Amino acid sequence: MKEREVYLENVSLAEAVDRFFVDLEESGALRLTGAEVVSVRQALGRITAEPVFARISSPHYSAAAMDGIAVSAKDTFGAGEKNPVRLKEGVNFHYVDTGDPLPPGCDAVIMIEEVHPLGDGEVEIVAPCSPWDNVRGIGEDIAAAELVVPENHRLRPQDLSAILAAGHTAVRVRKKPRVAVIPTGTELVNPGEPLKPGDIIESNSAMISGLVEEWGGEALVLEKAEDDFELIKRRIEEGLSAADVVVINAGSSAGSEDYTAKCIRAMGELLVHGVAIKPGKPVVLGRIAGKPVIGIPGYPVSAYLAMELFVKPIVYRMQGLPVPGRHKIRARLSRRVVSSIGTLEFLRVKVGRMGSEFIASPLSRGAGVIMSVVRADGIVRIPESREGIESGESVEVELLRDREEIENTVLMIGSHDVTIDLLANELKRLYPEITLSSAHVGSMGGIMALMRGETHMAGLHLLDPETGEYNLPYIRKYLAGRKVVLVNLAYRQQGLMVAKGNPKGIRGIEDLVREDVTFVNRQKGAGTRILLDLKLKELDIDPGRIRGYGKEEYTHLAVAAAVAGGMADAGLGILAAARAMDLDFVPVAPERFDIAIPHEFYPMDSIQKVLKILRSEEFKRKIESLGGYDTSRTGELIGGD
Ligand SMILES: Nc1nc2c(c(=O)[nH]1)N[C@H]1C(S)=C(S)[C@@H](COP(=O)(O)OP(=O)(O)OC[C@H]3O[C@@H](n4cnc5c(N)ncnc54)[C@H](O)[C@@H]3O)O[C@H]1N2
Ligand code: MOO
Repeated sequence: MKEREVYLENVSLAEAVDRFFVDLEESGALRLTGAEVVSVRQALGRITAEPVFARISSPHYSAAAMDGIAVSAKDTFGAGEKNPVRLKEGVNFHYVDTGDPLPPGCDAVIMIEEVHPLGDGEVEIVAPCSPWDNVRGIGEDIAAAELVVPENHRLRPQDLSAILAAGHTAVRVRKKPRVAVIPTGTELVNPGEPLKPGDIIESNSAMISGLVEEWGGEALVLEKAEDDFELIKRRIEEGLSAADVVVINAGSSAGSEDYTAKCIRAMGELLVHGVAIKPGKPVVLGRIAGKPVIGIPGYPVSAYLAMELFVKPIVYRMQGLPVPGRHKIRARLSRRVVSSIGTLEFLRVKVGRMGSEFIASPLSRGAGVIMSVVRADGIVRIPESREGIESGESVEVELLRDREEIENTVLMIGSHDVTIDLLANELKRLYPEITLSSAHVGSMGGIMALMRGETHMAGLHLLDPETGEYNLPYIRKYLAGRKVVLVNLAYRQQGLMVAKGNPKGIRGIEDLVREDVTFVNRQKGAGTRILLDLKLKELDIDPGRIRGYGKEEYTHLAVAAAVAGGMADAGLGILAAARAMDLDFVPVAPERFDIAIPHEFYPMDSIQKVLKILRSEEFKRKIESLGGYDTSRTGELIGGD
């Protein structure tokens, strides 16, 4: 085959699939795996490599179907209430139990309830029976030579029972397609090893092999390879000799140490390098020694999608199976998403049932954010012909979770706090059928989500600088006319996060104006920023006097990291963030964190369960044990309009 010049192109998904699979098909690289014989008991989930025909019938003898007496039906003819018929044991009847073989000369069974014992081995019956009454004839269940299950059938528990009953102890199944997985990257360290900056935990191969196994294949993770051309080539050789398919992870793009494509080109056919999809663009598709070899990008979301698009069909085809599709539902997209023309984007979304319709809310779009796949309920494809999708537009969602699970999910979009994670965990522990799914978009983001009807609840800590009141003024302003219930989650301590040992002796907000103190701020609109500004006003401090007031970070943790890294001496945030970065904490003020619930969702069973947990002493104790929280009003209705 001719050498192709395909270094980092940008072909459409359809063309890439076509080029890759036509080549694999034509070159015989997609052939079925061979067969192996396994014991029936070990065959659950395996795919039959040949049809299973019954060796024997089941039952293989005529069997009593009831406890009672076996008779010859003709001896009972004429029996009636007025004309009872007497039968003698051993002569014209025999006692039998369910499953017993019929004694010679018998062709029917009369249930014991219908038999009147007379003593002396004699019984009386008052109704006749017909031949084969209450008898399971030979082959009633399975007839010898009958097809029990066809070829290419995934064996289920009931199939195993039938195959055993049909006289088999072993079954010929397809060998699992073997997929060798090669993690590459000099920066990779094995899970559990100590980390220094620049080290990346080798986590992708667990996902890649898990997917292969879910699809019925067998994964073989090879020793990771540093970014070294010869070494990666050697690993590919190892993979080819041990497996049917080779997956190389990372090193797929155009970096100076990205060798995947070069290795494939040097060793075999490089068919595609670069597909117009996002994430997953730099995927490398090739064939070496008659086997598919796929380079999947290093970013975990890209790796997940590239596996789904290019490796899943191979694993299924090698087992002789069609590639299963995902269940789809229609949903309304909660907010506008801009995407680039010419690229097919796979948008991860959370889906919630809001009254009579499903709402899909976009999650993080970063290719490095594996949590976007962990949290996702589904995927929306934004076609290459579109510049994006408008807010409120109807979209098709390919589901990653069961629809029932989605229906039982409570959505909570808004500000994040570790007590929400605690609540989510408590809900799952006590009511496993319910899921609390939270997205962290800040308090104002929560208000917006409530306005757009895309969440059942929102976590809020918005201080109104005019009135000094929390949350209610914002609800009145932005959700005017809507009935909203506000429930307290907890009060949390906000304070100044300072270096361990508080080397600058910072005692409070007043010290922020000191010349030797540099501050790091939160972004405008953040609850914490509003709190700081209010405190400054109360103390009559001009923000312009604080060094670093203009330096903004977006999360508590980012502020803590700035202090830990020595970029600033102090930043306002919560105790949990200070602890996470091993900082000292100077308390400034407690802050009320509430949950807002639109009135129409309040009666929902799942929401009532959330409230029950909030009001339980056990949950309050768990919050208290985090430190920095006050639960004296947890679960209390704050009021609402
Ligand atoms: N100049 C260009 N740069 C990049 C391009 C491009 O087209 N031109 N594409 C970007 C895109 S899109 C992606 S996706 C990534 C793909 O990168 P690689 O496949 O080359 O992978 P690396 O750069 O080696 O790694 C990316 C990232 O993933 C981490 N990684 C790698 N292996 C693992 C593993 N086994 N477990 C966990 N994490 C892993 C790696 O450390 C990096 O952080 O390239 C862009 N750049
Ligand atoms: O293709 Mo990359 O996966 O977009 O980030």
